[in-house]
This record gives sequence, structure tokens and C-alpha cells, in this order.
Amino acid sequence: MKTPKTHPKWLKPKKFDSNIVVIGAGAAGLVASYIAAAVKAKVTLIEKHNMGGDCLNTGCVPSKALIQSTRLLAKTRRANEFGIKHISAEFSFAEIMERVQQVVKTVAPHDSVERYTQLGVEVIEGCAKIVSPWKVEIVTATGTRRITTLSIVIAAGARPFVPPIPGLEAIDYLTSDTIWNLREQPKRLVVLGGGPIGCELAQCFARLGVQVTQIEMAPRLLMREDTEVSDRVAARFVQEGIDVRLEHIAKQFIIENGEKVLVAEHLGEQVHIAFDHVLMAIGRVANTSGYGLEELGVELSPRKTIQVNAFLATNYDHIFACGDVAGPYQFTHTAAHQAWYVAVNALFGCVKKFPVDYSIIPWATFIEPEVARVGLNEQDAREQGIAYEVSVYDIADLDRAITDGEADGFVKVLTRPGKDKILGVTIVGDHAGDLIAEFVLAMKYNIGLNKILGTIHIYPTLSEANKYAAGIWKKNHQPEKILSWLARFHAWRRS
Ligand SMILES: Cc1cc2nc3c(=O)[nH]c(=O)nc-3n(C[C@H](O)[C@H](O)[C@H](O)COP(=O)(O)OP(=O)(O)OC[C@H]3O[C@@H](n4cnc5c(N)ncnc54)[C@H](O)[C@@H]3O)c2cc1C
Ligand SMILES: NC(=O)c1ccc[n+]([C@@H]2O[C@H](COP(=O)([O-])OP(=O)(O)OC[C@H]3O[C@@H](n4cnc5c(N)ncnc54)[C@H](O)[C@@H]3O)[C@@H](O)[C@H]2O)c1
Repeated sequence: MKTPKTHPKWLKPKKFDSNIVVIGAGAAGLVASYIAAAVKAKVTLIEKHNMGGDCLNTGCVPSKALIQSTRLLAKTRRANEFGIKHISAEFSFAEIMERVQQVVKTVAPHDSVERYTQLGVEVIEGCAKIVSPWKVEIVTATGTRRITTLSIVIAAGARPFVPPIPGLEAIDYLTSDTIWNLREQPKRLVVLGGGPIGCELAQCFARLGVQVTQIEMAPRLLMREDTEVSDRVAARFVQEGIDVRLEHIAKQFIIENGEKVLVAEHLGEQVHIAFDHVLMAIGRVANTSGYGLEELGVELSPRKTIQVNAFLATNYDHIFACGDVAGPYQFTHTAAHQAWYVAVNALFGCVKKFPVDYSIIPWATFIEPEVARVGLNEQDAREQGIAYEVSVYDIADLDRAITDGEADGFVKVLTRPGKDKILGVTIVGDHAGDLIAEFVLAMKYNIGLNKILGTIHIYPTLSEANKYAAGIWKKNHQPEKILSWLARFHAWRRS
């Protein structure tokens, strides 16, 4: 729908205070503002809570900080595998959780009001409401302001999904927003959800010595990945003492003999699981209400995110949305990727518009074993009816992984049948999230496996696994006729 020039309800201003108003200073809003300021637009960024949004304050940064502490603990427990008789790791749960906050504080200046002000962004700390297609009202600690704008970028993010499970209201449940406030180590933790949040945090808490039960209604963890990935993850989790309960649907929370109990349904049977704390990690819902979308009639998608077109515009062609509030992905780097398109389309759409490109989206789940992916995996390819070949390199064979005591995992590359064109890659193993970068670049610039094979990789590094995966492909596509001719040629020379 084209934005009406006049509207019975709203009058289009003749002049504007800003070229672009951005609502929300998370990954999406920060990057959109940065780009708009870089091209000298007048940009106003509004944040009602914490600069940096979910990623800095309650998402990526605290979770990765906690993961690092708990990896160290897990490594010390494997000391004898490294020829060390014993390392004792004494720790205080509260101190580890405090370090997480210190890390957040150290990263915070990257996303701060000061930094963005210096970059040329007008930052307003307050709650924004869109009051007309060209006007945003901001309630701040000192009063209310109204700003007229040529375009609006909605980057209001998402929040943890908390379903109306009977009895939940009586339980002081945790989410990824609140778990960071814990300072007393829970004894028994139920983690509801087997997605990335559930998996990353279940492993962290188990490694801290918490008795963790992970509940997932699907038949496997990390359902977006191929089955063998989920199986490896579940096997490692069980080995580390996590009670992994698949095909368990949370039905009710009750108090039984003074204990908190989750009642789950497993294959038609009722299962009772006692716990002290429960973490709700069953997805995130877009923030779409309370700031003017309803009044404007901004359309939502069936997934309850803001409906956007290929240019990331809403049903108003000068109001855009990006990041978790728009989906379809919920990652910091996809929010940043979309932010470029919204900033450019909002500011220069009158001349040229760019459709967002989702052809090569990578991600990683930072558990051990680490899981990273770009493009198609086998289940996607089958669902989409795309023909593919598979080349798998087993990291158990990799020299560096062996020296590091991390010889577990694989690099799986999907290619077009008979061609070296990469359709997608899954890597499971140490530093998978870093290793995948080579394939992301290769896919982006249409570099095939032959070229990866012909590229020098430093010995001994984990990155050699990528070259060896390309080598497996090459071996499966040997030029048999030429090789048999060469064998005859060498035999003739010897004779
Ligand atoms: C535990 C956890 C771990 C994660 N780990 C990773 C990871 O390792 N890698 C990764 O890529 N992603 C990870 N994510 C996902 C990532 O955090 C999000 O995808 C990303 O932060 C989304 O950014 P955003 O800008 O869309 O939204 P947000 O970061 O949620 O920002 C939206 C902002 O808008 C503000 N806002 C909302 N309404 C208004 C209003 N009316 N007025 C003013 N301000 C408003 C909010 O206060 C908020 O600050 C993780 C998430 C969680 C929960
Ligand atoms: N490393 C990363 O990049 C990273 C880390 C954490 C989060 N994230 C982002 O945050 C998003 C949200 O993560 P998430 O793990 O909360 O959500 P998710 O949707 O990825 O996974 C939720 C899981 O909970 C299960 N579930 C839902 N209802 C249930 C019930 N009643 N009982 C049992 N199981 C139930 C689902 O089957 C699903 O497997 C992710 O999609 C991801 O984009 C990314």
C-alpha cells in the first residue's frame, strides 16, 4: 500500500524535524541509525530502556560471557585427558554472575548514548509512540516531545514468550530477561525449550553443578538442524549430566508436597518433574503493541511480527521494520543486515530501493559441541525439493583438533549434483561459528569447493577442516578416465 499523501485522520506536515526516526536502540536500531548518520541524514534514535537492547543486556553478551566461565570449568574437569592429574576449580556462582555483568558493562560503551551522539545521531531516552504516519511522540523523564519525520524505522525487538500454562502464574519463573539477576545457585533447574536459548543455558547451568532437566516437546533438540546434529548435542548433554526429556509437553505447574512440580505429557503419559527454578525458553515474540501500530493499522504477519515487504516497508511505504520485531530471523547479525536495507530504502527509496537478500544467512549455537550453519542443510533441501550431494569431513581426523583434545565433530557441505557450487554447510565442533565464515564468504561470492581446496590453509589449524571437506568432494568427483589414462602413461614411462 502506498502511504496516502493526505489522510482524513492525519495531516502530512509541510516540514520535518528528522529524516528518519528509529524506535529502539538494539542491534537493528543502532545499525540503522549509524548508517543514516554516516550519510548525513538527521536521525533521531529513541530507546525506552537500555541502549544495546537484548543482545547487550540480556542476550548474546551475557550468555556468551557465562558460556566462557562454564567452558573453563568443564575443561578443568577434563584435566587428566591433558596429562594433568588434577585441577581443582573453586568458584562462587555469584562471582561468575557478577563477571557476566562486568562484561556487559565493558561492552556497553559500543552502544552508548555518548558514542551514537558523537556519530551524529540524536539519541532520546524515552518511550516512543507513533501518533501519525509522520509524527512520533516521546515520553521522557523530563516531559513529552513530538517529532515530525519523513520516515520511521520500527526496531522495537521481541520479548520472551511465556505461554498461559496453568499454574505458571503462581511460580516465580525465569526468562532470558531475568535469569541474569540470579546470585544464588539453583539446586534443580527445569529448562523449558530445546532451542538455542534452552540449549546454551541448560549446558551452562549444568556445568555450574545445577541439576538440569531440559524439556522439549519436539522429538529432538535444535529442531532446525539436521538429525545427526541434534543427536550429537543430546548425547553430549546427557554425558554432561543433563536430564534431556524429548517429546515432553509442559502442561501444568503444581505445588506437590511443598515442592514446585512441572506436569508434562510424554507419549500420552503424565510425568512429574520437581524443581526449584524454571527457565522459560520457548521462543520470543515481537513487541508490536502499545506504541501506535494498532491505531495506524500497521499490519502484522501470521507469525505476529510486523508484516514487511521485500524492501522491509510496512503497509506504509515510509514506515519500515527490522530486527526481531520483523523477523523472519532473530539474530543480532540479521538485525544488522536488515538495518542497512531499512536505512538506505528509507533515505534513498525515492531514487532506488533495494530488496533485502536472505540467500546466505549464517548462525551458530554456542554450546559444546558448537553448531554453525549457513544456507541449506539436508532437511531444508529435502523440504524445498532441491537436489544435492553431501561431502562430510570427520573432525576426529583433524591434526589440530587431536592436539587440542577436541577431535569431535564434522564439516558437512551440500553442493549441486555434479558441481562444486555450495548450497549450504553445517559445522559441528570447536569454533564452528568462526570456521563457517570461510563458507559464508564463498557462498556470497560464488566461490566453489575447487577454489577452497586450492587455497592455502595454515597447518595445523582447525580451518583445515574446511579444505579437507572440499577434498572429500574432489575425491568423489575424480576424473576417472584421465586418471586411468595417467596410470597407463606412467607405466609406459617405467617400461
Ligand atoms: C539469551 C539470548 C542469547 C542470544 N544469543 C545470540 C547470539 O549469540 N547471536 C545472535 O546473533 N543473536 C543472539 N540472540 C538474539 C539477539 O539478541 C536478538 O536477535 C537481537 O538482539 C535483536 O535485536 P533488535 O534490535 O531487533 O531488538 P532488541 O535488541 O530487543 O531491541 C529493541 C529495543 O527497542 C526498545 N523499544 C521497544 N519499544 C520501544 C518504544 N516504544 N520506545 C522506545 N524504545 C522501545 C527496547 O527497549 C529494546 O531496547 C540471543 C538472544 C537471547 C535472548
Ligand atoms: N546463538 C544464537 O545465535 C542464539 C542464542 C540464543 C537465542 N537466539 C535467538 O533467539 C530465538 C529464540 O530462542 P528460543 O530457544 O527461545 O526459541 P526457539 O523457538 O528457537 O526454540 C524453542 C523450543 O521450545 C520448544 N517448545 C515450545 N513450547 C514448548 C512446550 N510447551 N513444552 C516443551 N517445549 C516447548 C519448541 O519446540 C522449540 O524447540 C532463536 O530463534 C534465535 O534466533 C540465538
